Amino acid sequence: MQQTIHFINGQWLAGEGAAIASVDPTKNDTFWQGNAASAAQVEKAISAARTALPAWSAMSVEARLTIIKKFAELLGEHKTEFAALIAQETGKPLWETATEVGAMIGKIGISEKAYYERTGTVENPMPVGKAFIRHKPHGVVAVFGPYNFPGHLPNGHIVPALIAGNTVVFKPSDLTPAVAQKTVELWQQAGIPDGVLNLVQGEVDTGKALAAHPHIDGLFFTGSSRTGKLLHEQFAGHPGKILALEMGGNNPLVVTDVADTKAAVHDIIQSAFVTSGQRCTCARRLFIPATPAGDALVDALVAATANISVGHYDADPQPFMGAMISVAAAKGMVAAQQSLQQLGAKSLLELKHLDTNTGLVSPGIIDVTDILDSMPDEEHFGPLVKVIRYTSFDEAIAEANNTRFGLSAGLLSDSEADYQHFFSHIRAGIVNWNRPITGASSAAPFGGIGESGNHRASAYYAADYCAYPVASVELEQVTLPGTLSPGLKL
Ligand SMILES: NC(=O)c1ccc[n+]([C@@H]2O[C@H](COP(=O)([O-])OP(=O)(O)OC[C@H]3O[C@@H](n4cnc5c(N)ncnc54)[C@H](O)[C@@H]3O)[C@@H](O)[C@H]2O)c1
Ligand SMILES: O=CCC[C@H](NC(=O)CCC(=O)O)C(=O)O
Repeated sequence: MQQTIHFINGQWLAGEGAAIASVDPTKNDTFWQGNAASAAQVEKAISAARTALPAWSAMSVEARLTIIKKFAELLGEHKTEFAALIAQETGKPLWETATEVGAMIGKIGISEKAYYERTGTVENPMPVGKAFIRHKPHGVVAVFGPYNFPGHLPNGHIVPALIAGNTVVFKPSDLTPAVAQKTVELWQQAGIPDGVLNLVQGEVDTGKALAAHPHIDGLFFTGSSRTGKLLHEQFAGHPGKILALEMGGNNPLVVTDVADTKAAVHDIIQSAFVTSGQRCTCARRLFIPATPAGDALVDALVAATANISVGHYDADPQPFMGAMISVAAAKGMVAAQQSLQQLGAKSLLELKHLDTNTGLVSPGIIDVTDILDSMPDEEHFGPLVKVIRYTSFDEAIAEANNTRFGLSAGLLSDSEADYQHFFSHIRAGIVNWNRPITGASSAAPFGGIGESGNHRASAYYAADYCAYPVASVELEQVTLPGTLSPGLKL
């Protein structure tokens, strides 16, 4: 019997499209299978969301929040099994996936606060009548998620969209369909009305059918810059549709003078290698002074990175890094390293594919100082950090800005003056000082400039793209003004 993996108008349905599967990248085990949604099923999901829209958007926000808070409660009750499923499907260690479920739960309270604060109702007195600023939902929105946080990042679009009164068609990453299915099962258990949240699974064809559909009012996307740009092109000529793009980065982390080498090494490792380097905020380029102190820092970093434990998500003791999402992703990182080496970069610690049947790779460090002119400005989405040795701080900042992206950036320095200079000149949406550049807060806006986003920051500011403002001047009765405009006689 075919698996029922799509949730359309409150019903779980089997797909009519091509066979799809999910593979545990740590154990090379296919543990989930189904068939993708056909274009006709995507159409049905959109139609269900359209039909559900008037009732959902007419409910009070408090009534919507009752269901949404029930979902948070269920996430809490199912935290252990949900974290285990994310670990199985992504390869991330259990300690990390527990924090992902925690972030999903935390998102509900934060999004409620953001809804009222950023899209609430404002009343202003007028000489005659009153002026109001209110907000309305866009309508039917599509949500696209990436594989690296298959629970947390789609949740960061879905929750604020539902609070604001939109209805949703969710298309998760085809690499993490099981987490998406479990998420939607919990929404169903929470009592989400039929058609308010729909799930369509599949690969690129399903995504294209959803993104291209004329009856969606918006699309909230987290994923690669390549896909985001395709969607941006597709949305050209549709100014009435809202498009929020959260994309990749080629993020710089600059070090100047630091007294505590061990602390600096810690922050570099947390920035470059957490989640096996599969976070959009991960440090990709590490700028270290070409000084004896810089040499000592590089040596300490190489030694500590060589000691990072890489292993199965459920190993005991737990590893710092689990597997990458797939064998293909692991091979892609080996190939990226090889092509940098061919350009003349020098590996300080080689990234290795530890078991070629799995996504397990060890972290790598490569010195690219001599190939800056030929190095491509690419996001290598894995545990490989590129070291650039510099002689002048201003040159380091200029090179840090020499990217088409602009998501996160950081400075490790004991000098406040250096930080002020860095902050003034660096171009990125997240700029940290003496803290890792991963681990952004949901209580702050989250987004980047350049090809990292389209100025629709997510997290705390997601409320902004989930509703449009309506300005009104209102008076209870039609009333003749005390003074008429010149030239007017009534
Ligand atoms: N800025 C952020 O908030 C953020 C967060 C996490 C990940 N990311 C980025 O996401 C990337 C990793 O995620 P990924 O590989 O899953 O991204 P991806 O772009 O491959 O996929 C994202 C989603 O788009 C769908 N998709 C792919 N091609 C499509 C097309 N042509 N038309 C319509 N839909 C399509 C996918 O099925 C998936 O649901 C990295 O680049 C990372 O930096 C960004
Ligand atoms: O991979 C990209 C996301 C990385 C993560 N960012 C967030 O969780 C932002 C906060 C939010 O969306 O609520 C990170 O910075 O580690």
